[in-house]
Amino acid sequence: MASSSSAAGAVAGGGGGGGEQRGTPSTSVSERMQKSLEDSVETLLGAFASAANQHTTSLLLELWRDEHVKYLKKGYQHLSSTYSVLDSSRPWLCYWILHSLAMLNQHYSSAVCNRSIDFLSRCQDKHGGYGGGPGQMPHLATTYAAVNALVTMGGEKALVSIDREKMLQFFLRMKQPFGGFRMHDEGEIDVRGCYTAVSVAHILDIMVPELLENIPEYICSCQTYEGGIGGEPGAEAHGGYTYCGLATLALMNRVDVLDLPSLVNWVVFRQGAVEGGFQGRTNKLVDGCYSFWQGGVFSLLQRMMPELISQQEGWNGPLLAASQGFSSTSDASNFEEVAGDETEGSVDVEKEKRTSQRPTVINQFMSTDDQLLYGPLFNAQALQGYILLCCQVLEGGLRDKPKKSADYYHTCYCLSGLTLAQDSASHRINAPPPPRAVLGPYSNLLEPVHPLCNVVLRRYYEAVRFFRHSPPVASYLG
Ligand SMILES: CC(C)=CCC/C(C)=C/CC/C(C)=C/COP(=O)(O)OP(=O)(O)O
Ligand SMILES: [Zn+2]
Repeated sequence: MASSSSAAGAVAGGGGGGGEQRGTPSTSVSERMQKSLEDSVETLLGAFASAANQHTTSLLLELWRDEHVKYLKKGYQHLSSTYSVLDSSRPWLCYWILHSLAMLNQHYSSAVCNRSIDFLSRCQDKHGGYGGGPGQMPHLATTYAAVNALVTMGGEKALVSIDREKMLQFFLRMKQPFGGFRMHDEGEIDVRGCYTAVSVAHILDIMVPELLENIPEYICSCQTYEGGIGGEPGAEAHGGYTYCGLATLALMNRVDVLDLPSLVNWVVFRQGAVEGGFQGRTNKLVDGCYSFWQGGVFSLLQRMMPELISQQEGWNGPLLAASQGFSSTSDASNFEEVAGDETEGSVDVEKEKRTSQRPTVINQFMSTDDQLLYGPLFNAQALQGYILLCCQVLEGGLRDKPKKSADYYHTCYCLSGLTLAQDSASHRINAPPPPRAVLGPYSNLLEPVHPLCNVVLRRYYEAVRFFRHSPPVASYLG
């Protein structure tokens, strides 16, 4: 079985560092822009077509579902005996595999669910949170993975197995007064901590104010001169941390603290003009897993266009969101109301008012009726081309790039990026995208995922509804 990647380790454990550099010196912005992204799939296809006939070319654009399902199911059967190297990341393996199967619309037997729920329950610490295996100390990353795996399986047994009261206590123990979170007792503090805690707290409905205090300021201090977000203040901007930072702020409706135009400027140049895939940081190679980390950033930005436009053009600029309508009537009127108030009072009071009255970004992700009024800011076809042509492994599973082997981390995040790219041209959340938005046969279409939490949409709604109707946790009341 293929071994796991170093990036997978970085997600679960420490930070980046090292890695591969591009073989060629970086080209100037204008040179890179000359090559239209629209051409890149054509280029890749052209290369394949010259060595293969038409039939082979269309096969290459097909998602090899059966092979991927076989690969994933085999991995799940051997979960307890293989991957000793990932012994402290076993909830991650559960999540990567179950989530990948869910995106491929595969249903698991009740035996698989029961076994998984029992296993994850054994990873749950008596003081809250989940460790990497039974008896291991709780860690925010494995907690996120365990909760997402349970949400993905769905059903009452999976959801009630999560101890929300203890979870909140664990989160508050990891919380630092300046806004960051330790990943575990005495562990490192970085933006992953904010995201994993807030994403889980959002789903479980335990977003208490003391948990959220100073998070926006902390994440803001991690935005770099390039525009992306680094793991901690002073660290290099990176796709993984940018996703974590932006998603956290979106969950808190505080994306206003970021310089969004600068973030957009950084992320648009992370898509390889030739390859179509994304790199994680400047001058590095493209890698299939960033299809989700960077693709997810685009998916979030697509829902933040009113905030982006207001930052770009100033509040007096053309309010596209208001003039074109927003996701719901109340949001749109909110937006217009704020714009109309512009001349009143002092600047600070006004700024405060705008921030508090801004249309809530999280609403853009909550309702299945929400309309997506803006198209993607990246080339979604080119990204699909990279995933389908360069990341699929014939024997099943997806990978970082050609010549690498498949692993479950890359399978999960390539498929997560693929579904976001397919959905990026949808006009309504949870509505199937138009056929032209799906590269290759329409049967390539995957189940949609929630871009803030990365679980399949219908399970996200099920869990959110379930926990909204559960009694408030005691610490909430006190
Ligand atoms: C939910 C959660 C825990 C999310 C974590 C997201 C995250 C930080 C992903 C990126 C992982 C990482 C630091 C790869 C860098 O490895 P590298 O230096 O080998 O890669 P590079 O050359 O592509 O930068
Ligand atoms: Zn990777």
